[in-house]
Amino acid sequence: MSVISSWNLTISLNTTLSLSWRSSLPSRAIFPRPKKPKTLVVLAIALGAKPTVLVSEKLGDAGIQLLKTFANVDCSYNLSPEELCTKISLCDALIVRSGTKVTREVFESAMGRLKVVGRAGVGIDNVDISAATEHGCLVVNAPTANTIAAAEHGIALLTAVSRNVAQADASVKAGKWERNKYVGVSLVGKTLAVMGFGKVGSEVARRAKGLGMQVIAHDPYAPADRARAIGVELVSFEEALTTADFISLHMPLTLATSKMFNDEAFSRVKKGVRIINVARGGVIDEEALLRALDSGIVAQAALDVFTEEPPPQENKLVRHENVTVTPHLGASTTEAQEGVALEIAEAVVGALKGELAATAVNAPMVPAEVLLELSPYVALTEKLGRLAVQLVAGGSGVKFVKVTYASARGPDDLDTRLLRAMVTKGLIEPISSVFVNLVNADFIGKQRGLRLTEERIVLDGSPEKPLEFIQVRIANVESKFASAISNSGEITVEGRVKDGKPHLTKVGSFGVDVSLEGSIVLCRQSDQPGIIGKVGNILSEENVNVNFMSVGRIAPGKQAVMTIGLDEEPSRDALKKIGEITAVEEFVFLKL
Ligand SMILES: NC(=O)c1ccc[n+]([C@@H]2O[C@H](COP(=O)([O-])OP(=O)(O)OC[C@H]3O[C@@H](n4cnc5c(N)ncnc54)[C@H](O)[C@@H]3O)[C@@H](O)[C@H]2O)c1
Ligand SMILES: O=C(O)[C@H](O)COP(=O)(O)O
Repeated sequence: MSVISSWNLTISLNTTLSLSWRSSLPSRAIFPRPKKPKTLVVLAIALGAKPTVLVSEKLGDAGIQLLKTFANVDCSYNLSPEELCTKISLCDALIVRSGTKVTREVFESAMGRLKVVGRAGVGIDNVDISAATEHGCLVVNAPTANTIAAAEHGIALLTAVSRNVAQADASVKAGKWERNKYVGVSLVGKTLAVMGFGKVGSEVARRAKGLGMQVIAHDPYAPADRARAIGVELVSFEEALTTADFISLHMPLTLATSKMFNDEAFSRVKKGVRIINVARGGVIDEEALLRALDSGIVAQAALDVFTEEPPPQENKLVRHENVTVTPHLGASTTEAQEGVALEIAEAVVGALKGELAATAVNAPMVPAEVLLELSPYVALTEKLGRLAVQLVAGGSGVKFVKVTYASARGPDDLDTRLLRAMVTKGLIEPISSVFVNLVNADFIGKQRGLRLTEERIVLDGSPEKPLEFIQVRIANVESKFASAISNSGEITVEGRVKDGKPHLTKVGSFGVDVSLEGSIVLCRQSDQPGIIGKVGNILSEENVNVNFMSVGRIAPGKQAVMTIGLDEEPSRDALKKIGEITAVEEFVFLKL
């Protein structure tokens, strides 16, 4: 590990000058963290107001009951896109399954009120994630409760196609008895290619092995040891196509997987292959599949999912003799639906309370114990961002921001995503009307041309605290308070957490010490007796309570920076009077 060192100039309240050398230590062991989970209010709704949750598709009763303990629940199924857009501006959360398209228009129509979209299931391809992120809306899903149901449905379709169950059933019901027509194929000893070796894919593989099949899998992101553990070989797309007798699809619908099974892919499969799709309709080019079925390249297909759902009446695949279809039933077992409903209700309620969800799709998942430990630093970083940006002179534009984290912990033992988001929030919110949270911070920062870089200083000292101090610097700008520009030419503010509260400890090159609450007056004056009294008198005449005051100076009799923490906001008149004190060279009023 590299050793980073820095000189730190500290001028304390009683104006003694101290110069300390900080040096780094190699990474320390991970220290015990507080156990109690803590909530972090990043998305929380206004205190006291009962949130409204719109449930737009059938959800298991256990989930509805749980939602009702916390929110007003509006179960409105079969809404048209227009009706959904109209309703959404009155809702704090929306719960959907795969049948509701949560488009950009939905987020725009919400006008900032929608805080969470809960997908009661796995696939989030029906939710416009970019639009959600841009609107600061958290998306959570329920990724585990329907895995087994989907895997079982995959196996049901696999066995059904191998023995023509659906076709034979229809034939018997039509009064026929066609025993020769519906001779099937055996599964034992056949090769099954599982495409997408995630939760569902691996459960399908496990079950297929139990049926005596040879199972291979294609998944560019799956760990080989997980596959090996259940006796499955990971292979290339090409090998999967060319060796499989059966192909079962279990990947998400993404830009990369869209129409992955197209004419080209079908030209390379073994003649007579059978395909099962319980993933998403869009991973197959449906026209190409029809051609492959008609030419006999694909002997049979079993489809639970379609590009358009429900598929149009005239859909030729649905009507094809060699295709078995179900209406997106993969997750539809009583057990899975109750599980999914509870899983999503818990995630949505948690998110509305301000907790970070373990199943967040568009935000970092920060474990509860890390949140608890970081929470005072979250407040500190936001306030440092707010202070720094208010020190920028009008018209300068904020672009280059550096955040320095000084800690005795090793870099791998400090997750700064949350802190970075809060600096961004502090920098942007005072100068705009946008709402910044953990979900959209990086996006909004980028959109506004903010180039935020992070730096670690590894300190000698106790690693029990996650951070010793945090510094926020803005480069290439003028300041309305010249003393805020440090020797390196950047607006610099530095703070630390003392007794669980955020404190400002440095402005420019001046050491200060003020609790970051209420608002602040920063004042540079020539160091002489009586100034503190004069400023104090002006504020007390206005009944403005001073909660903290600190003076840092370069040397006795030279310049000093006075930092005054205020409970109330002083009038313009009082601020003007402070500026008129002869020894005061510059001052600035900052809101936290
Ligand atoms: N029909 C249903 O009712 C139903 C029910 C549950 C899940 N699903 C669908 O099944 C799919 C899998 O769900 P899951 O819970 O197993 O998800 P998962 O995220 O656990 O697994 C998906 C796997 O696909 C892999 N993958 C990604 N891109 C790939 C590519 N280009 N080629 C091959 N593999 C790729 C990923 O690495 C991952 O391992 C999803 O599309 C989901 O929406 C459908
Ligand atoms: O992705 C999923 O979880 C499944 O496709 C289930 O979708 P559903 O909730 O609409 O049944």
